Amino acid sequence: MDLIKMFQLQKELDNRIREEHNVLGKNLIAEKVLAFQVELGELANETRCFKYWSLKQPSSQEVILEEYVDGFHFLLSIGIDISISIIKLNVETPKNSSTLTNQFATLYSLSSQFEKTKDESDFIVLFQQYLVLGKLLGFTDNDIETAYRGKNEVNHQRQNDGY
Ligand SMILES: O=c1ccn([C@H]2C[C@H](O)[C@@H](COP(=O)(O)O)O2)c(=O)[nH]1
Repeated sequence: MDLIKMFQLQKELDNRIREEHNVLGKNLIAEKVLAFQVELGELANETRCFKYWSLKQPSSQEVILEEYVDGFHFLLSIGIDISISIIKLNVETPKNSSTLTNQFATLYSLSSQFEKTKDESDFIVLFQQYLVLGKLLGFTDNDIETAYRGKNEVNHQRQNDGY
């Protein structure tokens, strides 16, 4: 996964959104962490991993991947705002045999922890555990990068259309 390129694309999108929505220079970490948590809920809903009361099948991998990369946008965006050094993120995804439900719970907890401290080290753990979630969902680095780029373009188009 070319994280350098993805951070660059995210920066271009974020700068554009900040300018067009008059929030240049505003601290948006709280909004972005909440947006990440909302995306996490949407993603969990599409997987239906916690719906022990239902027989309905999860959404397609395509739909699940699209939700996953929405969350990825907000994580990259937060990383930019705290000036994360990419070199510290570009490590092997840790091995994990967690269930999907446990991994979602871990990510809610880690994102709340990061929101409190705004520490680089807390962000790195959160980012790595989001990569673990991607693996648990069955996505390759290539799947994630391709879908991220596609959704980044959609987000630009939405701004063109006055979203
Ligand atoms: O500063 C921002 C704000 C939003 N988004 C992107 C991330 C998601 O892909 C999408 C979420 O938009 P909604 O569909 O939730 O409105 O917007 C950014 O990349 N940067």
